[in-house]
Amino acid sequence: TSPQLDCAGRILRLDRARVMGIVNVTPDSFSDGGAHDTTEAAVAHGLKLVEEGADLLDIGGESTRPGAAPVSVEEELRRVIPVIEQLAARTQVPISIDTFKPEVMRAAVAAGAGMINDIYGLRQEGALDAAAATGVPVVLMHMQGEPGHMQADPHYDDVVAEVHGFLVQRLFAAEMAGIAKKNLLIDLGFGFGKTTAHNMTLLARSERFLELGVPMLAGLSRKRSLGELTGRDTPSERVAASVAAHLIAVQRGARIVRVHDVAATVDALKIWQAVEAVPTPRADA
Ligand SMILES: Cn1c(SCC(=O)Nc2ccccc2)nc2c(=O)[nH]c(N)nc21
Repeated sequence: TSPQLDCAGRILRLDRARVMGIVNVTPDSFSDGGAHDTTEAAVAHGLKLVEEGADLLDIGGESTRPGAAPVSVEEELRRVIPVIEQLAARTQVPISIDTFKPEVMRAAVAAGAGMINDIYGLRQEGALDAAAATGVPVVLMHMQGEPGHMQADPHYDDVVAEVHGFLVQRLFAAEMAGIAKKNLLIDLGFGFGKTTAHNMTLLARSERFLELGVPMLAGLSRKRSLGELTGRDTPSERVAASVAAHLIAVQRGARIVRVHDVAATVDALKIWQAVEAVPTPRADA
């Protein structure tokens, strides 16, 4: 049986790399920022990404940009629940909730989410129990420090060893809390307390993490490191770099890539899949 994730009844097959489309539900500073506009815009964007070929969506109500204002549980729920309800009703793909708050995890899954994506790796108070209670797959991501200051001066003696050790510990904690290993995924947390050099080292050595025995998710889309390497100061100018980075991540073991540019990424992975499909010549041939 090839690997798959049961996302509250929606099956995500991992026989090939899958594309997670990003849906940020943050009040649009251009429109009047009303709740209706925000929900409408987010739902429309999610539907567009599914049209472009997204295999699942990641719904986030709180930005992790350094300096971003914290969002209350109430506000985060107001933002994400209507979007999850509508997208779950109008598409067939699994819906992931990007949150580290236990209350949001529970409410999002009740509203139709089938995966939890936690940048804190379930380290917030109550998060392990909340995630275990939902029964859905969970992405455990590495982060050094906190979003507010993690990029000030990231330092590691050995970034691969330290990220690996962190993920081993979070996997253990999750299994001890009752989350089945088949419901666990890991993520190296590109850009979360890392310099560009750290990010490239982790990308280069991604295969080191496959021994953990769980699917790996990679998220490099439009990130600052790609801008530094290409001189593209605007995130929307980083599409080619993002596609390249995610193709490399998949070649080095990632099974899910978290992206803004779904259509471009889907096309790039089709080429990878075509090459992967070519049988290796028999040794005696
Ligand atoms: C919620 N979330 C984020 S938000 C940061 C972001 O996209 N920054 C960013 C986006 C665009 C431009 C510059 C920076 N990144 C990840 C990730 O790499 N993995 C997982 N699992 N979840 C994640």
